[in-house]
Amino acid sequence: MKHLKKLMKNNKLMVSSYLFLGIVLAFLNNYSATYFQKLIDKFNDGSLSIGLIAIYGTLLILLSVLSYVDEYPGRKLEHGIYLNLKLMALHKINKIDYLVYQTIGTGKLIQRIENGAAAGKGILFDFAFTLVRDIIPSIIFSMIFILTINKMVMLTILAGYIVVFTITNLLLKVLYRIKERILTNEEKLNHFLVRGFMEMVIFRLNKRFNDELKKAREAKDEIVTAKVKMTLIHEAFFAIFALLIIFVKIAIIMFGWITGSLSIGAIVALISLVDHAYTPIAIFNVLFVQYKLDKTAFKRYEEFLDSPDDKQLTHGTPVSLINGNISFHQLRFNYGNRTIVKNLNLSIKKGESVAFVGESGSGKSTIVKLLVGLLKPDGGEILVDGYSFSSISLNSYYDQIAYVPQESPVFDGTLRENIVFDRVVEDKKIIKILNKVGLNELYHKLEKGLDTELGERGQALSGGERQRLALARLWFSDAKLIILDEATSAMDNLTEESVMAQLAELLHDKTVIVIAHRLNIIRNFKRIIAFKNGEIIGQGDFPTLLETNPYFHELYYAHLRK
Ligand SMILES: Nc1ncnc2c1ncn2[C@@H]1O[C@H](COP(=O)(O)OP(=O)(O)OP(=O)(O)O)[C@@H](O)[C@H]1O
Repeated sequence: MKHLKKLMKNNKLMVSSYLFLGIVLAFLNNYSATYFQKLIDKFNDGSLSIGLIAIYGTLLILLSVLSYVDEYPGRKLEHGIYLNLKLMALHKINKIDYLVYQTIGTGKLIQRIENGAAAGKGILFDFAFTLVRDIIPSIIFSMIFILTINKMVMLTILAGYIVVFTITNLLLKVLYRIKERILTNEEKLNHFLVRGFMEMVIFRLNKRFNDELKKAREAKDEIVTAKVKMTLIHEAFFAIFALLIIFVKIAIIMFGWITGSLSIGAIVALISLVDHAYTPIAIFNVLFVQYKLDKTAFKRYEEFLDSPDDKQLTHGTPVSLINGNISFHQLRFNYGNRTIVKNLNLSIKKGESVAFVGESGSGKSTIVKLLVGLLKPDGGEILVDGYSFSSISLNSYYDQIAYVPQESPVFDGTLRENIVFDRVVEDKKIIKILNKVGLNELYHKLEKGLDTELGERGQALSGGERQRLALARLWFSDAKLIILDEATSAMDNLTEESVMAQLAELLHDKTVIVIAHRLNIIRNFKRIIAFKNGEIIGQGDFPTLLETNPYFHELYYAHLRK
């Protein structure tokens, strides 16, 4: 619950005014009922005065004015808590450990956040705040006022509370199980929805949509059945509760009639105060049941919020102006019990351009993910300009490097955002770079030019265009270390050659690591490093490797045969 406490702390003023207003309103509500008793009794014995009526009127006006004022902090907190909880999820993704991130399913996570934010709002706003500012004060004030009229009635009401609590706890046991089923199935349903939207082409062409719909329908049916069951149990509780109140009210009238110890005003006031005393308990019970169920949903969301962070992002020595000297010493990395990188020793000097080649799955991307700090080594170390990599703060390091990843290099935004993000850069400068990466023709065809939306993962572009766009970012970066993971793999040979020539000019004084499958584009690299099963099995320039290294020779000719 620490996340909810943090939210409260950040909204201290609003929370305290909301709680204070609630308590005042609870007092006035109960006080007006007792005051009403006075009026009736005075009316009966003929001692009613204009002054008393005026006070009662003022009380009622004050009540309605304060109820209106109360809406301001109320709505602000209600919506604020819910939406802030959603924002917390985005904040979490910014710092989450990369390995954990890789295991998260988007569909399930989105549903978990949705349920979690609603549950968190339920726990804080609907339950905790209502309890403190409304239910507890209402019960206390109404009990005090009932006590001033008749002690017996107060004791009967207290006994009624015990009955209500016992029933509630019995119901809760059943409701927990139902709620858990709803949550799991909601996540499952969303998983199928998001998967269907994102992977439309795969599923359509493989005719999988019927199966997907069947699985989603099963989840939906489970949700509907469970939700109906839950509502019916809730409603049954209300019915029992209404019966209890009727019983107490009849008992008060009988008690007054038989004993003759209550005035008419007292009976009217007691009946009204019974509502004041029991309504909060009815509300409390519903809220308590909901709170317990919300806790289940919020716990699932908290598990995500509390999943491991990459602490290195903000901790460690800040680095400024990286020169680009890199070395790996006995570096090791495993995915579970699979060793991917085996005792890697490698030095790359400032300003050097090296190419990583090797068969698919040989560990090239893993090594660069270690170098950008997404993955953490299981042994050995990386030195960057003499700094031990594990001791530097990644956020400062990210100001100094540029990394174009293999997967989805373009995001859902405009053409401009995909190149310069939120920085203000003159259009003509951006257009000049689009020209360099061969996107000028495309740009001129776009109706909205730089402000064209590219869709999720840049779907409005071809694979090669997406890669050229991602590379255009490099012209707006001061990074000294550049890492390109198959950044030109989707381009045709001619475009690739021309883009590589432009890049060579731009990056001539920087440290560059290029992962490539198409070996022609790295022909001019002075140093090519060949990987197999996470180990270096040869390095040198292109002609030397081709002549002396059978693995490289095989890679090259296999590639030519394609
Ligand atoms: N998240 C993961 N969990 C488990 N294993 C993984 C994960 N990511 C990658 N691997 C495995 O690690 C191995 C190395 O992957 P890596 O992406 O580094 O290879 P690569 O040489 O870059 O391949 P390619 O040229 O096909 O991109 C692969 O066998 C892959 O299956």
